[in-house]
Amino acid sequence: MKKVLVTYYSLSGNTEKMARMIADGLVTKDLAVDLKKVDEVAIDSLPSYDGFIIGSPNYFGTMAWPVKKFVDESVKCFKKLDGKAAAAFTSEGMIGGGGDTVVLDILKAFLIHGCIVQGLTSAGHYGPVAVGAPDGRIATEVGVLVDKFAALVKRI
Ligand SMILES: Cc1cc2nc3c(=O)[nH]c(=O)nc-3n(C[C@H](O)[C@H](O)[C@H](O)COP(=O)(O)O)c2cc1C
Repeated sequence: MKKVLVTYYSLSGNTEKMARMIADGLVTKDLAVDLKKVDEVAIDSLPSYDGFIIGSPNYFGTMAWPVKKFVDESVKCFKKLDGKAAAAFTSEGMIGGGGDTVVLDILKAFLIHGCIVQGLTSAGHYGPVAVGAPDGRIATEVGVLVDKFAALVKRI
């Protein structure tokens, strides 16, 4: 069974709710799913996963520092994550608050790791961007992400 890590930082719980929705969806796709806060992830374990979905609140248009710390520490696994799948999501305070750049900043790092990223045609194109707590729109977007990500992970 393919194995996926869903990892996130969340101060007030919005990003955490999104992470749980994503993890719950992936479990229904016959994937082994680990759901962990970024500071709970053993960096050495990263090569054991087939894919990563990373979430952060929007902090000034980029990822919050605990997520950046996780990303920077992942350099220990550089060249060991090549060809794995990656996706990202965020929660922000207001529409147009810069959420796309949060997602893209996370994705850039995993592209540099050699990961495969699939854009979404029928949801937020780079990944789900919630405004505050996830609502019905985000539930739909998470459904799209889960479908696409599970299919991608199973193809690689
Ligand atoms: C330091 C800081 C910076 C923030 N910067 C932005 C921002 O640039 N744009 C925005 O829309 N929201 C911003 N927010 C709001 C958070 O992204 C938003 O409340 C989010 O839902 C929090 O996620 P969490 O509940 O997972 O912690 C900021 C919040 C903090 C604490």
